[in-house]
Amino acid sequence: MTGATENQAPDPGGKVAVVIVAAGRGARAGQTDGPKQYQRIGGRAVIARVIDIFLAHPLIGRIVVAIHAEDQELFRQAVGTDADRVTAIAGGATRQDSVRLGLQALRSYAPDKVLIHDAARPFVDMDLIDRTIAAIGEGEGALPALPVADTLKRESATGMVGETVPRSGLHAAQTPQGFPFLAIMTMHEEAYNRGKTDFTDDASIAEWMQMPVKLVPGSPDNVKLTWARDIAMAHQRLSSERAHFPDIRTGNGYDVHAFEPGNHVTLCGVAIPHDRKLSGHSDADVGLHALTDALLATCGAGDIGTHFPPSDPQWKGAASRIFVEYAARLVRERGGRIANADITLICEAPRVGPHREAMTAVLSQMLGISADRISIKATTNEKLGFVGREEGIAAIATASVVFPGEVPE
Ligand SMILES: Nc1ccn([C@@H]2O[C@H](COP(=O)(O)OP(=O)(O)OP(=O)(O)O)[C@@H](O)[C@H]2O)c(=O)n1
Ligand SMILES: C[C@](O)(CO)[C@H](O)COP(=O)(O)O
Repeated sequence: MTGATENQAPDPGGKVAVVIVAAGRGARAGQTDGPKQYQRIGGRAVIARVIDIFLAHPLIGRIVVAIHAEDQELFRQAVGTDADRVTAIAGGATRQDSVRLGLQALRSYAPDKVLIHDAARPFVDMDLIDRTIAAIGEGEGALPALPVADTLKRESATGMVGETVPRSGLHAAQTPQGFPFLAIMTMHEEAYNRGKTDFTDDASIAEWMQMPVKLVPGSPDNVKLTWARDIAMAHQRLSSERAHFPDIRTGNGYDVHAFEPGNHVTLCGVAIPHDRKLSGHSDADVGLHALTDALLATCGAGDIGTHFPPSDPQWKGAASRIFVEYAARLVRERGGRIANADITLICEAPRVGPHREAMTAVLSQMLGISADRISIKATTNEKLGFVGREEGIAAIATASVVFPGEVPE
């Protein structure tokens, strides 16, 4: 997760940030070994799943997670500390206050739009995030919701059925709820200053301040884990989709770039002085391009050109770490953990050995794995062929990724 940049994908609607509220105690779920957001479902902590889904979304930049002061160690264990786009802050005594503090923490980042999401909703998906972001308007919020399907009864003072509430037009609100950032932050501050502390979601604050909120279709899968039974069902759901079968996948990648006049080459993220440079649309880092393909191959996600077409002017001169970090995020979003990466650079010159340590450090940061899981090798081509004639540099990469255990069909 380390080293991800905001310069990662087209951003037509301005900067989008996320507040994930995770400071609740989960009293209703009644878990004895930590609140529900730290329970493991399908082999991973609920909160880690949620964060990775947002990290993998191409429009999202900074993510603030409001956690309980007592949960720092649980958070570190569940999520790790290596995502430089993810900041954990101390939440408040109510959901409303956790949101307010999360928004405050985003003030200096100054996003245009913000999504506010419950850590307890681990089945949020990319389409739902897309729909919500797209529906945020100028001075207008967006609320994913589903029409209520059950007949609704109001309880009487004696615990009997008091009345039937017409369900027509009623919707059950979900998260992520989306808003123009400054507007929702100001409304939360206003609620706080006026001592209004009983809002159970952010759309109700917008409603109170008379900001229009657009309804967008929610997702029936996007349930909030509230009771112990919800956690058990979420686990069962993920486990039944996966058998307990080790699913280790290997991908390979190959790339070549030709030399052209210049004074340095960039290899595996390190600029090396040389009497020529590599020609390419991006920074022509042949090692990172091969690695991007290898990572994408582990989850059948096409190749580098599928995601970053050379015809797209925005990638001109781009640092290739963007491509690797993007591919690593895709892998993580699909539940994968990168086990190792191995790159062989094939060139007569420059010499790679003196830069191996720096390259390993850069890759370790990019992939969020330790240096001993990274191998960078170099070989000459014994003066044979185009590499031997020093017309260019080739690279081969292999990556292994452990997925949670899908049964191959
Ligand atoms: N002081 C609080 C209370 C709640 N939340 C978060 O708000 C979301 C929705 O709240 P809810 O499902 O009610 O969670 P809990 O408050 O943890 O549950 P309970 O009411 O059963 O204790 C959760 O992700 C929860 O962690 C929060 O950040 N800060
Ligand atoms: C925000 C929310 O998820 C919308 O349905 C919900 O209100 C939060 O749960 P809580 O039990 O009200 O805290």
